[in-house]
Parts: sequence; C-alpha cells; structure tokens
Amino acid sequence: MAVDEMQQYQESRERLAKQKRWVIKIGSALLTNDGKGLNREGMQSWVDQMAELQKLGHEIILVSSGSVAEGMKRLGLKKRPDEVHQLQAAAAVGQMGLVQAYETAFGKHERLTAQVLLTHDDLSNRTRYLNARSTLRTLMSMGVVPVINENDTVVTDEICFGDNDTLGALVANLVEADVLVILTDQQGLFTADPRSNPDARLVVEGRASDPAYAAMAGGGGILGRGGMVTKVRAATLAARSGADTVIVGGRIDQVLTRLRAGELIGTLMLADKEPVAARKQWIAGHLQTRGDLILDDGAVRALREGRRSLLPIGVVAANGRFERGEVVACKDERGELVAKGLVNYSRTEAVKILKTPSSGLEQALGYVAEPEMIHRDNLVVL
Ligand SMILES: Nc1ncnc2c1ncn2[C@@H]1O[C@H](COP(=O)(O)OP(=O)(O)O)[C@@H](O)[C@H]1O
Ligand SMILES: N[C@@H](CCC(=O)OP(=O)(O)O)C(=O)O
Repeated sequence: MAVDEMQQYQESRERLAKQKRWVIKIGSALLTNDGKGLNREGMQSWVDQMAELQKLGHEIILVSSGSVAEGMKRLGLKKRPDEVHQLQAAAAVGQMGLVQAYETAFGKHERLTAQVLLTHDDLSNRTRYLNARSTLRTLMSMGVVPVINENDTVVTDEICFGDNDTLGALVANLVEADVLVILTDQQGLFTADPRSNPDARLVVEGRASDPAYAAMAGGGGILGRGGMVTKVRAATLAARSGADTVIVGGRIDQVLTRLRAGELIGTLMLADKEPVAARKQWIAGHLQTRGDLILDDGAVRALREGRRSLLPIGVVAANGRFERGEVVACKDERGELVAKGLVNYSRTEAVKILKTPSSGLEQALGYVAEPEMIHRDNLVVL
C-alpha cells in the first residue's frame, strides 16, 4: 500500500471512530456457533464492547440475527427446515432465547435492552416509519439498547433469503445513524469469495456507490445466507442517508473497540454525502407533497435565517389531506414556497394546534406526538 494511500485510509478511520450513532448488525454466521445454538461467549464480548462505546458517548442500536438458529436448537431440529412456516416457528421460539441472552449480557453493565421486531414494509409506510423512529429515539435517549430483528412471523421473504443486512441499513436510515457496522464471519469484503479463492485480497476502503464491489461479492453460508452481496447492497442503502458502513470480522479480538480506536480492520464503505444533506435530498427530490402549511412571518424567518424546526405556534393554516409522516409544502402568507418537510401531525391534528405554543399541545390534542410540527432534520428550506 502506498504511503499517501495508507495515510488517507488512516484519516478515514479516525473520522469514523469519532462518529456518534452506530447501528451494529450481528449476522447468523457469527452468532450461532455453526448451528449449535447461540454463541454466548461471543455475544458477551460484543456486548461488553458496546457498553464501552456507550460510556465513551456513542449511541448504539443493535440489529441481531440468530432467532432461527436458536429456535432450531431449542426445537431439536438438526438441519435448517425447508418449509417456510417451520422457519417462522423456529424464529419465534428462538427470538425468546436471543433477547434473553442480550438482556443478561447487557444486564452485567446495568443497561436495559428493548426488543424491536420490524419488517421492511413498516419502514416504507410513512406513519409506521415515524412511529418506529420516535420509539427508537426515545429508547436511545433513555440509554436503552434496542435489539432489532426481522418480524419473521408476518413476513417471509427475508427469512427465506437470510438477509438482516438490508434491515440493518434501513434501520441506519431510520435513526439517521452515522455508522453501520456489519459483523460477520469473514475479515471484511474480499476481492472474491475467500472460501473459494485463496488469493482474494481484503478491500480496506471504497465508496459505497462504486458498482465494482457488488461484482466481488458472492452468496453466503448455510446459516446466514445473504452473503456479501447483501452486505454491499446494505452499504449502498445506508449511504442514502449518509451513513458509512464497515464490514468486519466479528471474531477479531475486541473488534468494536479497535474500530473505535481507529484501527484499519475490515472494509470501510464510505457514503458520498454528509447525513443531513443526503436525507434532505431524499425529502426534496423523491417525495410528493400532500398538503400545505401556511406560516406567519416569524416562522418563515426562523426557517430561512435560523435553520430551526417549525413549531405549531408559527403555523396559521393547514390545507390538503396529509397524515403524520407525509411531506407537506410550507408557504408564507402570500403563497410563496419556503420549505418542504416530513410533518409530525396529520391535517386533522394540525388544525387543532394552529398558533399553539408547545406548552399548549397536550391540552389541544390530549397528547403530544412531538413538540415540533416539522423537525429541522426533516425540513428542506428552498
Ligand atoms: N467477496 C467476498 N468477501 C468476503 N466474503 C464473501 C465474499 N463473497 C462471498 N462471501 C461469503 O459471505 C459469507 C458471509 O455472509 P453470510 O453467511 O450471509 O453472513 P452473515 O450471517 O454474517 O450475514 C462469508 O462466509 C463468505 O464466504
Ligand atoms: N431473522 C432471521 C434470519 C436473518 C438472517 O439470518 O440474516 P443474516 O444474519 O443477515 O444472514 C434470524 O434471526 O435468524
């Protein structure tokens, strides 16, 4: 490796180490001791490291596979069932063991965990997306570690394909993570599948948008079956909201704390844009507006000059038909477009809280979903 190349790689790792919010995905291939139930020793070690990262000020969200493998052990199944309903049943049985194991492991650090089961559909439905986002944000603010897995009882595509990598990336988008770490059974992404190509070399760093990496990636093993293809795709998805992805060997001693120390381990796949810029481009470009909020002059100034959130007190009218989580246009009283954003309240709710100070929301609605009408991270000023 050339000296300046090495220096550039080192600098990227130091930047990575300082990032605050990490989604950590642990794959079946690692978690399950080659199919003999959960690898509890490994789990305790990753949990110890996550607790260490939390002490250093990082926010941690865990996406963990392993339910099918643990269910197989509990049910005494020798091989992974071919029938989907049996896989679903195994996942439901195994999920109990999985969350028990994490709760015990984090309990040693006096940390609580929370079980969150999601489907891809939950994350493409705007209302459910915002609900999941608020729950996860609240858990994080309480210092609780969300332990997320696919809800295999209600969806079957992923369980057949064995792909929690995509879920990891969608969660990274959902919580606007800075980093997605994918822990797996290989040291990282190699130029070809190392199981069949002994000459394959480890990729140290690349851009998530570079199509060359998809071509290097092959399918997976018997337990976790998505392979590297889904990990590379996950890096591309995570990059949409600006998260960098590291694909790295979970068996590397102290893997997470070493990433935190800026060590050059695994493969770093960089996003092209900063997180907020990426998210705003997504809001501005891809989503249709469902209604209009009319803002008073003070609110227009707060958005244009102060880069603030839009509060209900500055909204004088709400037109159209929109639900929580949909995109609305924000206009001034002359009808000129000021901004677009993901609204926290439906139109029916919004009309009840026009010109209302944050302290009056509970009285007007009977509950408070969020103090802002639109949070500034979800707002694109035009
Ligand atoms: N280019 C590659 N570099 C590294 N591993 C690869 C590559 N192509 C395919 N693989 C395979 O992907 C597997 C990891 O994927 P998978 O079994 O789905 O793991 P997990 O359960 O962690 O998601 C590795 O064991 C490896 O054999
Ligand atoms: N949700 C299931 C399957 C997910 C799965 O195996 O994904 P992966 O670890 O990416 O290969 C489980 O927890 O076993």
